Amino acid sequence: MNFLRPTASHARPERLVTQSSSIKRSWERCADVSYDLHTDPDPMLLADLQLRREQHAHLLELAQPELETLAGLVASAKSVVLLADAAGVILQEAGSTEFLHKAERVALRPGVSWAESLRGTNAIGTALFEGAPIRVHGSEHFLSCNRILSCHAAPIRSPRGDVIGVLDISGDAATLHAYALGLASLCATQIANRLLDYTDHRLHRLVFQRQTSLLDSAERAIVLIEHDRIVGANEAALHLLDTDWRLLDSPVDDWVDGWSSLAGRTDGIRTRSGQALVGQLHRGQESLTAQASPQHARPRATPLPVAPQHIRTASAPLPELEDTAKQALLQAVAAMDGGMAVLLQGETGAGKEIFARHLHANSAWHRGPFVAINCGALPESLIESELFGYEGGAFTGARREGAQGRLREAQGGMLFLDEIGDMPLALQTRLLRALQEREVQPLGSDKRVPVHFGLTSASNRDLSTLITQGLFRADLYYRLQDYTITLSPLRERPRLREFLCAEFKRLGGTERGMTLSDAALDALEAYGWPGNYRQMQSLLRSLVVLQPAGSLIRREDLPLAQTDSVRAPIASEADSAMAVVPSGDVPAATLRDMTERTIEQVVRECGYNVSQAATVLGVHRSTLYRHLARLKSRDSGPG
Ligand SMILES: Nc1ncnc2c1ncn2[C@@H]1O[C@H](COP(=O)(O)OP(=O)(O)OP(=O)(O)O)[C@@H](O)[C@H]1O
Repeated sequence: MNFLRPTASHARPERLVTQSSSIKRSWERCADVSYDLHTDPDPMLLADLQLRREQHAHLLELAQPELETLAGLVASAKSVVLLADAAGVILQEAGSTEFLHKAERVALRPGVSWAESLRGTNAIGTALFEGAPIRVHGSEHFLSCNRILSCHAAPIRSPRGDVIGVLDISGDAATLHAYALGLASLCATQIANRLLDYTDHRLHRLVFQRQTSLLDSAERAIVLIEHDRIVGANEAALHLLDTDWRLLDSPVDDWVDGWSSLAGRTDGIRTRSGQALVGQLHRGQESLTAQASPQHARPRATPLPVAPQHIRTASAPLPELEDTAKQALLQAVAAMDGGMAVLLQGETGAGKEIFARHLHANSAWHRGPFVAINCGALPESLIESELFGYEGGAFTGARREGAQGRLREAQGGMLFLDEIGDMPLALQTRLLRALQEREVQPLGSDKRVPVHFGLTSASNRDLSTLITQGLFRADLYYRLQDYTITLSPLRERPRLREFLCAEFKRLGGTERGMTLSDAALDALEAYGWPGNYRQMQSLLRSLVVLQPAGSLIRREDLPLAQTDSVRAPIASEADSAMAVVPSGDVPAATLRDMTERTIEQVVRECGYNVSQAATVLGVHRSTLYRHLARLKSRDSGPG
């Protein structure tokens, strides 16, 4: 017997596996490997769990509404809700504090894998193996230590049909949790639907059902369409179209008639088998009718008469800006709507992208897409085609139908050029031409296509220093920085202690009955936070996830490496009470110096262990490697 999972991608979606037969099959699989099963597994290292959580950040983010709602519901039934990845590793838990203690005794906690091959028959592992919802109650668990549990798990599928995670509700086996399996299945469906809803804005989304009233329900069928082909779906769509995952990549016309004329309306469509349904066609996250470009909207030249507390929030929840940042946002919105390009400066993790997203949501460009390009992460060989697009067959490996490129995708919305200081010099010339002429010329084409979007760029490197070093074009710099905002680092945030407490609560600390001791809070408040908001969230999340439920967190529990020296030296003379400083007040050359000094210090303190240093800094390992490579080339450079 082996644990090779049946290939789910072509399997017919099974709404519920026959309970007893799947438990029986699982026991047969486990009997052959019982000597390999782990009765008392150790959770993985904090750094490894953090990395996994980063890898699954999108799933975690989209699952939050269900996790939060379920946490409240199941806590009253003395149960917990868990989200695990496709390998069965628990990424997040919430719910009854009392039961969390009990669950931890059998290693039902973040950082532990509940794959069937490691923990025997159990709801998470067996649901993953079978690709279907399952309840495993008390003695149905293969390992006797787990028989105190009653668990209900439902797999979460990607738009391509792969199982990418599992949602589980677990409680005490002494109680029967009659609705738990239905609840877990419903929430797993909602998360899968949200993955389809928050899709690439280039795709179309056809939503359909038997009745109009069901188009907003969890039962709605969804297919994603790219160039008239189906590139994603949910199980409700497979069910209504009476097919399986083989429908992927086939033409939509093979399945439904009348879909392409829906644009923005709710109207009738007909399936291949003649069934009459109602459908809606959306583009990306918004309906087609709402996609009107603001290019004809009259730009405002004066600041918006809006009080900071009335600032609109974007459709996806964004972290709230600090008060002075809200003031700066109003100015930035006015500048952007007046046709100016906005440049954001600030240390790594200081919230430049979040600020840019607020700017998009509050500017005249909010109806169009927000297109973010990380100029530092694109391979040099691809950056040109990625930005400007290409004609079909322009180069070896090019898609037959060509690609429109990211600048054209931003049409009518906002283009966010992140880490602009890392853009290769040769490409800066082409970018400048496109920005000045407001036209792009795809690779392999002699056509020029007009583009119209709001422009924001960001860098934690000082662009004026790069200019003096010959690494950045002065003319591009002046094109990007009509209006510059420098975001202050987290350590300068007013009322930092209260903010840290609120974040700890928001991230689930209070829900798990945990408290930060005064000494721990003193240390957190005095810490330098070189990785800013990103590092703060990563650290607080790891405390919430890895410290026992109900615990009082002491100073020694904080994973602050040996950075007791805390607060990094603040090189600027700027008023530290200012969260946002207008351009020119901070000698921006210090931003990069500070980042580099901090990286060197943390890497040294972590004994040159890059994984550990990345965790302390709250950045991905690859980001840290990139910074280290830059430091190395600086040190070995001329002079
Ligand atoms: N005001 C805020 N409150 C809470 N969290 C925030 C805030 N601003 C940013 N964050 C969080 O910090 C993390 C980093 O934010 P963001 O990506 O905007 O930083 P950045 O300055 O663009 O970083 P980098 O320079 O490394 O690209 C994100 O997880 C974001 O949600």
